[in-house]
Amino acid sequence: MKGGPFHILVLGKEGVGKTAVVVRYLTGRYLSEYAHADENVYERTVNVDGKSVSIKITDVGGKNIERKASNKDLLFKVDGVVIVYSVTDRHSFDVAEAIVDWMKKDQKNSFPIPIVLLGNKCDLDHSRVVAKQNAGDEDELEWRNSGYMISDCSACSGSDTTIVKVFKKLIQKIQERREMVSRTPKKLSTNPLSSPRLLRATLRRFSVFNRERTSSM
Ligand SMILES: Nc1nc2c(ncn2[C@@H]2O[C@H](COP(=O)(O)OP(=O)(O)OP(=O)(O)O)[C@@H](O)[C@H]2O)c(=O)[nH]1
Repeated sequence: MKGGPFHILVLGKEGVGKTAVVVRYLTGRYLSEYAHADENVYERTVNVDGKSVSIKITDVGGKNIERKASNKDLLFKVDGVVIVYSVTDRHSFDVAEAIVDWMKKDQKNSFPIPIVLLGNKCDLDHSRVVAKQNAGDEDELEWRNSGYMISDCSACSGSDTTIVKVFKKLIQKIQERREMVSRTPKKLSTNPLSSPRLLRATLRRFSVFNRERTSSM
């Protein structure tokens, strides 16, 4: 298992607010417009449970998300993933759900990479088309079986506590996972996404993105 900063990948359909979420987490601020970069990388030291933790967040632009989300290089060495959708865009949820599905399915080892599914723009309640998840109450933010968590949030509403709590929980989970992996004999494969077979399967799955999907979550 690699050392170094905890690498968190942020993925999701174009315009769902990935950059807004990350900027809100790191700075506490919300700007209404963000430059559309193919990739933004932020390296910071954050305080979690009284300890300084180095993190690296890669915020991947949502254009061509099907291709990017199946990019082996991008997914190969991450410690945690945040998949953002907009509660006002059903297709963005379908895309997010498809990414979660294949990641969970392909993680056959005992140390799955933690994944957070984040429903952004919950301030736009009148335009909501995806069912409500918990509002970020700390007690409700729980890891479900196979290591994923789902929450609504808003990058622009008054309080940024949900986003901060979600990232905190993710960092704690990454920390736990690294500790468990470091205590495990090396012969166990801990990288879930290394097989070309998985990559091919992934690419096939992404070809269904534009079809209507039935929620299974
Ligand atoms: N109402 C509302 N608007 C938001 C929120 N988060 C982001 N937006 C708006 O949504 C638009 C897209 O936000 P971005 O952060 O650029 O989205 P992105 O997912 O990074 O977009 P790409 O980089 O193109 O993939 C911007 O106009 C934001 O101001 C939110 O929580 N609520």
